Amino acid sequence: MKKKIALSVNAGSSSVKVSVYDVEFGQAPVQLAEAQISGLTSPPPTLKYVRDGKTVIKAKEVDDNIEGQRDAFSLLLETLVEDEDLPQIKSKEDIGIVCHRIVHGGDYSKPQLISNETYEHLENLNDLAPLHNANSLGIVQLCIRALPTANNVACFDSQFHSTIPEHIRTYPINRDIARSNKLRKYGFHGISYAFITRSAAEFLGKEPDEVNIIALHLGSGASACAIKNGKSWDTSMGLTPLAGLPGATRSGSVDPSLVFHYASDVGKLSPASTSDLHISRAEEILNKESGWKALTGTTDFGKITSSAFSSSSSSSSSSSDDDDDDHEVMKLAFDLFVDRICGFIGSYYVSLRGKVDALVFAGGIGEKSPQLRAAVVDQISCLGFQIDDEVNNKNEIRNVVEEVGKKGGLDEPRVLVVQTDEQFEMARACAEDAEFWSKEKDKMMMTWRDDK
Ligand SMILES: Nc1ncnc2c1ncn2[C@@H]1O[C@H](COP(=O)(O)OP(=O)(O)O)[C@@H](O)[C@H]1O
Ligand SMILES: CC(=O)OP(=O)(O)O
Ligand SMILES: [Mg+2]
Repeated sequence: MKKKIALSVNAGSSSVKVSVYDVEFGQAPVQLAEAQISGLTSPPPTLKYVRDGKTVIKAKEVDDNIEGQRDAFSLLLETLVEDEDLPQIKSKEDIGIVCHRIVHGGDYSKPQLISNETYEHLENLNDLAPLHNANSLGIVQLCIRALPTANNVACFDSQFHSTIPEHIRTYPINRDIARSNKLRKYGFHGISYAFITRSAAEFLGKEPDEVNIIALHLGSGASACAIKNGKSWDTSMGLTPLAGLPGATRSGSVDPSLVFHYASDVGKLSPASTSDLHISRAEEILNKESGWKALTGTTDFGKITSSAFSSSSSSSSSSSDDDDDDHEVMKLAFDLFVDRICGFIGSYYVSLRGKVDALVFAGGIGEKSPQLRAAVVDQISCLGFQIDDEVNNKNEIRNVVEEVGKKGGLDEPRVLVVQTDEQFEMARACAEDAEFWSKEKDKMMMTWRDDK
């Protein structure tokens, strides 16, 4: 069967990552390049570009015209098409498939070729993932216009969690309303959890359906997942990606009544609503004006960690009151995150009846913060997890999976870091599905909509 050049587009809440692959039906995708813009919630955003495994641009600040995920994607596409040393994409017509990460996929249990019908269905889910879905659909629209020869495929964060049992995914509310309004736990970061499950299983020398894992995807959005026999059993995000752990601008779980005591008129539509996204003030406060940003003034957890661990606190006579305040609040944020993460680990450990092969750290924070990993594992040492300080403190995690825990007895759970790769996972799913290779594009493809 034919080969195609595929782009995998991962629009996160603070970044857009695009990887380019050579894909052949039924084969593992081969990565040619990866470009990303991060720091969208802590400007200036920065561009990183890697081709053939070599860093071409390390961290270039890009100007303020990048207003969001769609602008970031345009710049990334331009970077790829204009790179003369990437001969596989001489022009936009060389791109055959674009895989899009769509966070909320509702009831979809497999990736979908994007037709008018799928697009409209997904548009109806925009309000259930206010930091993600409308941005991703904006990128889909842009691809339809800019890449007329490509098939667009939607891959869903929620898909991996379709195995969560009913007693876990059900909210204790009126059943008729729950059914008619489709109010249940969906769960997100599932593309990442699928990658983590396969990679961790391979590392542990087991089949994916033999492993029990507690996985933590800790990035701008953070979640935990209990994986039983290779399938999602429970996860911390819910109907929307707001529930569970706090994030860069998200509160995570709070008392549902809190928002009514936070401000008046929280039920009204926010002035920031658009034709694509209807968001109440309450949702805006909890999704965009909370989390690390509200608590500390920064969305960068790297900054929070270094300040929390700096010694510029009370012991130093030269430190200013401001430094002390900064240190205090950063330490509060760090300790709060550790507390919430350990709460989920304890709960999932019991839910998995103590049969846990490994705890996995992933996502920007999970992969880059040895301090956070050490603090979490220290707090759960009563469950048999132990960190190996020497390996954990190494400057950089280089392999896809690295063990940062002490190898104890046969029954002792392991501690791993997985460099998750949502773009690869999406390209892999597309390469395996004959539908995306055989359908006639003209029949399926939706048309550009002038209202976008
Ligand atoms: N050295 C570091 N230590 C702790 N956290 C870090 C470090 N570097 C980056 N991060 C965090 O990782 C986050 C980005 O994670 P990532 O998973 O790439 O984001 P996204 O959720 O947009 O996909 C940043 O917001 C930052 O807080
Ligand atoms: C679902 C989610 O929160 O994703 P991200 O962490 O990429 O923003
Ligand atoms: Mg992400």
